[in-house]
Amino acid sequence: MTKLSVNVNKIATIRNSRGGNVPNLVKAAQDIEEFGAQGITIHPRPDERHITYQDARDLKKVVTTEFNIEGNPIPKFIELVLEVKPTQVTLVPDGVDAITSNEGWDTIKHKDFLKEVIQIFKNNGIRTSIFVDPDPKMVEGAALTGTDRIELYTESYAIAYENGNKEGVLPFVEAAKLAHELGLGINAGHDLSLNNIQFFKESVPHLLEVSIGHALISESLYLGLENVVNMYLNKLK
Ligand SMILES: CC(=O)[C@@H](O)[C@H](O)COP(=O)(O)O
Ligand SMILES: NCC(=O)COP(=O)(O)O
Repeated sequence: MTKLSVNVNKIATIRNSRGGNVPNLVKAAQDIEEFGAQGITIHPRPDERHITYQDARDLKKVVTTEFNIEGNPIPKFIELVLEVKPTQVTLVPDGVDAITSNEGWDTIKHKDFLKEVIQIFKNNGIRTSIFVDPDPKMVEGAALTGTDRIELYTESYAIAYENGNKEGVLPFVEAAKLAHELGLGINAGHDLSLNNIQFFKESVPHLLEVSIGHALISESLYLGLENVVNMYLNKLK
């Protein structure tokens, strides 16, 4: 079974567009867990355009499944994660003004930095994952950082699948096999959807967790959140 961690960034995006507390992010996360999701993911960005640092603190008090915080480990992010102590921190090398995450780590170039930061989190009992492209060199580099897991950056798969090219999954199959051989746990995320998730899950071995937000919240506009969470759970069995 692959765990579904629902990324609730987009719920915060809607809330922030009016400045009040509608929709209520904390209640939505609790409901998502009640509907069966096995985790909640947030990605607080430095400008707090969706998830705020306070949201991370508030969610920590109520999330009873796996709590995953993603972000670029700049000093204030590191401080936040050490304060909140989620189940997992996923390190993502995104630029301050990036619209969304758009690349994996260069685990060779940033090996020393990643090693240092990962050790800090692990010393505090927080599982670590690093966002990487499905490139064997980057997976090998990840293993040298001491991280517990990698998160495979799935945008290229999603685009290929949308274009009818199922071979777009092959680099992910190879990356997952290699990561497993190197003792790394395997997560995946970015642009996964009800359309493309089942083929990904059936093709990629050792997949422990997927984090899904943008498509899942969009699909919920038509189908309802409870329904959509359960549709994903069925595809991830
Ligand atoms: C790490 C990753 O893949 C991102 O998809 C992410 O966490 C989404 O962030 P945004 O909601 O800001 O696009
Ligand atoms: N780590 C990926 C994530 O949390 C959600 O990405 P997306 O589904 O919003 O593209």
